[in-house]
Amino acid sequence: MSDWKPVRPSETSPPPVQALDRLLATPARRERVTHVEVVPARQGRRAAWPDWVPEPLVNRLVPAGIEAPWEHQAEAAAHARDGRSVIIATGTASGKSLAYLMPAVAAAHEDGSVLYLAPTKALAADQLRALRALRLTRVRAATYDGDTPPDERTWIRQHANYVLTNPDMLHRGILPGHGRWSGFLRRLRYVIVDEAHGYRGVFGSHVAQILRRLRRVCARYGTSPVFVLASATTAEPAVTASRLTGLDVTAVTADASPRGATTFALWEPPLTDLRGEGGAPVRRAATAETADLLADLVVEGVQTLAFVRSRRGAESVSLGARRVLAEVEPGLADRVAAYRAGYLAEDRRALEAALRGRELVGLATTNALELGVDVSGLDAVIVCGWPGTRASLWQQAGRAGRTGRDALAVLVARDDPLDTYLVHHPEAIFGTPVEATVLDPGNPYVLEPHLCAAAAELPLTEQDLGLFGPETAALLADLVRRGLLRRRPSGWYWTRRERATDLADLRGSGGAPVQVVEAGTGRLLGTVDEPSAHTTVHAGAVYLHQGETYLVEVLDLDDSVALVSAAEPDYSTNARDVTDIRILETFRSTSWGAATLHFGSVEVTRQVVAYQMRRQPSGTVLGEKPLDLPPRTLRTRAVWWTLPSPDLAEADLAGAAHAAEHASIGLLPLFATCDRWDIGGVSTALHPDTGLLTVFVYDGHEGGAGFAERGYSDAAGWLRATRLAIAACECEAGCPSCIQSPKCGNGNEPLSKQGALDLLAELLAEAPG
Ligand SMILES: Nc1ncnc2c1ncn2[C@@H]1O[C@H](COP(=O)(O)OP(=O)(O)OP(=O)(O)O)[C@@H](O)[C@H]1O
Repeated sequence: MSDWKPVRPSETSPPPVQALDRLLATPARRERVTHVEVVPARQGRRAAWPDWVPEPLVNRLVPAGIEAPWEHQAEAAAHARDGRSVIIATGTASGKSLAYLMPAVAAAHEDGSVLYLAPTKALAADQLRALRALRLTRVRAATYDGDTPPDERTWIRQHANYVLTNPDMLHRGILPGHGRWSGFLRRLRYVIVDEAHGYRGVFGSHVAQILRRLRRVCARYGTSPVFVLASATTAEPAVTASRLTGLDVTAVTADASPRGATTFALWEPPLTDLRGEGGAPVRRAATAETADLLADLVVEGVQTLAFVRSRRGAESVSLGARRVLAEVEPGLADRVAAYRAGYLAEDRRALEAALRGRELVGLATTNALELGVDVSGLDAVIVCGWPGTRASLWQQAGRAGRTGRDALAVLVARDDPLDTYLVHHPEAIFGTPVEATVLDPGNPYVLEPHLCAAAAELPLTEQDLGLFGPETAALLADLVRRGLLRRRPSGWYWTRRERATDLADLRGSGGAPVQVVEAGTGRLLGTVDEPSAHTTVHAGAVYLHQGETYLVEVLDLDDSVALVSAAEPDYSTNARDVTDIRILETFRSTSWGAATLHFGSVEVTRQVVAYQMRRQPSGTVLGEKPLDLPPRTLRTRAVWWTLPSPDLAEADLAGAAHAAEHASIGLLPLFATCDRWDIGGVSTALHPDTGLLTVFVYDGHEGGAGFAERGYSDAAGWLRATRLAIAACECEAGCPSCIQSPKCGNGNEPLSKQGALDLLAELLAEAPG
């Protein structure tokens, strides 16, 4: 949510769309554009102010340019007012805040209270600022989080009627101390869940359980608050909202806010003569391409923001653009800069101001500028590499032309199968969303600690079993057996001295993170989560930190420390591993002709056994060294498919399955909001448990995270997209844009591009439409 201020007309600068025409004047450039989509301007549709909205709110908003709500705002507000939980899933800057503000402020005026949840402290602080700017005397709003001083906490518990917090504080502070919040909870009318699409995977599953605990505690105080969720547009918002809250939730998705037209170009960098791993051709780096485009737009006077995924990438785009400008128009080089987290706050404020004042014409940034920073109304945005979700894409693209002017956006593909697919399938970007926010509240590893926390809040009874899901009874018995809970006639009790909430690791990913420490100075460079430590900071690994290179001297797993020292090797390292997968239980299966598809639980045992050194940038293998690391086992969920006797040469089978696995891992994030690093895969021409060629894709988190499940439920769409991504890539025998994987534990061997295409065609021959 931004401040409530009138829309400010933008200054005059050359129309960005003409700039695109000029960029494309050379034929070589034109070939790189795979698609141009003109997203048309839309007129806003207004509704009347509902008669129950308090007058002071209307009186503040109208002078600020908010004459009346948009239709979707009024519709969502009406559901909430009528007691129906609702998710509003409309575009960036469509005014989701006003939709929940209307019922929430009305509740505060009627002696009710409101709990607002944001995924970060920064967003809650931003909301508080906007809310306070409205100067509504009957709304007593405050943030309640780790930064709130103790004396303020008491005041907030006793007097605030609009509390802004985050799931972590709800989990650790508010719920365990609910007795002290009884006055607030007795009056609780609304729970607002902002940026609901951020609650996904394991973190989302934790939040789902925290919200169930909140509902249970509220019931104790006689309330059952209405949930109002705000989310970016995704597939199936109502389904996600129900999973998150455990309630029936209505979705409002028809966006009635106005917008300017955006011309959106999809761009694929060309293949070069360079050769990479296995002799595969290498595309020109997306950052190099972005730097050129940025420089060209700056020359045209088009104020442009380039979003780059890594800090190092942002620096290199800015440097690249400045280098080009120094040659063509030296005066302009200083008007391009980089922006990223890690810069001093004052430097960042100065850059933001220079951008607003148009002294800066080009800025390369990481997503540090994505949320909560008030920079908008630029002429053009270049998105260097798919930012992971449509929500992020539109958030970034929305920085251009936000003030109602037409805008230009360019998505530059990286060499990755998902990017390849997207620039060749614009409908996946501009059509109906296929990517859903997934979470799995039933994950026993997530549920167990919350059952303990719930029991500590109020003893659990038989009536609570339904609230926490079908696994609850079995898990409670197990918790009693392990001495964590005690069973009494009146229910299940937490009787231990420790805090039950310490058992849940909301944002973590397993064991203690490994600290990466510089050997000479003792300086802590960063941390690596325990599961990835084996692959990224084993002895001998090349470790990158903020653009600097280090070599790992030792990895001490007992003390969770990796000692590194600065070095400049001319090679990179890749861990090699041996992975076994065992099927534990099959939950669901379906047949597509002779092929079968399954979803179930598996045990993955992975051992990093060696690492390879490769010269950079050529990728030539310099050698391999063995490692002695213990195996790790992971119990999780997987989707897998089998084919009885594929019509392929025996020798090709393993390479075909392996290539199909890699590409399908690359494409799953299009359907389930995850990152390719959140999932893993195993493929084999003959698996002992199935006796057939089998390809597994599993959730890389203990107990599962919902990604594999989503793959299973949209398997035909997902695997078709996988095949199309491989087919769209013009390389001959496979490259990073299609079947090679940056995290392959077998050094990307064997791989067969044609084999994968044939195998997937056979798999999909009888798949549903
Ligand atoms: N009914 C309205 N009429 C005019 N302007 C409005 C209206 N509703 C909201 N706005 C303005 O639209 C802008 C975007 O609103 P807001 O930040 O609430 O959107 P959002 O959907 O929450 O954004 P995000 O997608 O970033 O979360 C703000 O500047 C706000 O003042």
